[in-house]
Amino acid sequence: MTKQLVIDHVSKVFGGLKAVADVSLTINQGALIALIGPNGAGKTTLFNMLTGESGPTTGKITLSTASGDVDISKKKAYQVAKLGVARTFQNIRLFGAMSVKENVLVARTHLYHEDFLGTVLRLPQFYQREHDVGAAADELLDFFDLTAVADEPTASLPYGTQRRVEIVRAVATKPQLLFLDEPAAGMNPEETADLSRLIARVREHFGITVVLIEHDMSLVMNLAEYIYVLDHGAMIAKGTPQVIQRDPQVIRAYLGGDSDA
Ligand SMILES: Nc1ncnc2c1ncn2[C@@H]1O[C@H](COP(=O)(O)OP(=O)(O)OP(=O)(O)O)[C@@H](O)[C@H]1O
Repeated sequence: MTKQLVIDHVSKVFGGLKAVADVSLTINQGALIALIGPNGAGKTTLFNMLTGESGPTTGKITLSTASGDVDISKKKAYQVAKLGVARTFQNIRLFGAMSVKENVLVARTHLYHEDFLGTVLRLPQFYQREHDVGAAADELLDFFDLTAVADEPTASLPYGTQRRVEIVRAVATKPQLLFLDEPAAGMNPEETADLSRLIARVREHFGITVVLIEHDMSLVMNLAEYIYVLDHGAMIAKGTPQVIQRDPQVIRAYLGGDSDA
C-alpha cells in the first residue's frame, strides 16, 4: 500500500487547551476513512491542520505527491490545495449567489492560474481551455446528478443539494485527497443513503482518497473501511467498523461514562 499522508505526533494547543494531543496515523492511497468522536473531540481541529487552515503546535504532516514527499505542516491552505488536497466544511461555504455551474467553474479554473499571460492576452490556448473547463464542469455536474439545477443560484437549493454542490466543487479541483467535514449534517435518512453511495462512487471513479468526519453512525459504519476515534484530543481507538462498534472505550466515550460497568 502506498502512503499518502503521514501524521506524525501532531498536537494543537489553544491557550491551555490541548485540542489535539499527540495524534499519529498513516492514510494510504485510495482509502476511505472516517474520523469520529464526541463533540469537541478535536476532529475539525485535526482536519484544519491536515488542510493547512491552521498549523500544528508540534508534530509533522507529510503528504506524498507525484513529485515526492512534502512536509505540509507549515504550509498555507492554498499551498496544500495546490498539492492536491480538497475539503468541504461543516458549515457550507459556497458562493451562494453564483449558479451551481459557476461554483464548479471557479474551482476548476483555479487549476490554470499559472497561465496568466495566456489568459490576459486571450491566446488561442485560453479559448481552448475555456471550452475544456466548461465540458469538464458539465461532465462533473452530470456525475453528481446536478445538471437539472446547473443554472440555479446555489443558495436557493435545498440543504442536501447544497452539500452535493460543495463536494462537486471540491472534486472539480482534481484532488488526490478529499476531506469531508460532516457531509451528512442536516440530511434526512434518504439523503444520507444517497450521499453514502455518491461518496463511494466518487472515490471509485476518480480514484480519490476520502477522509470524512461524521456523526451519522449509519453512514460511517456502511461506508468507512477503517475508523479512527478521537476523544478529548487523543486517539482512543482505531479499526474496522466491526471492531469500533464493539470497542468498550469508544462506547464509553460516546455514552459519557467513566467506569467499565
Ligand atoms: N480556534 C480555536 N480557539 C480555541 N479553542 C478552539 C478553537 N478551535 C477549536 N477549539 C476547541 O478545541 C476543542 C476541539 O474542537 P473541534 O472543533 O476540533 O472538535 P470536533 O471534534 O470537531 O467537535 P464537533 O463534533 O462538535 O464539531 C474544543 O474544545 C474547541 O472548543
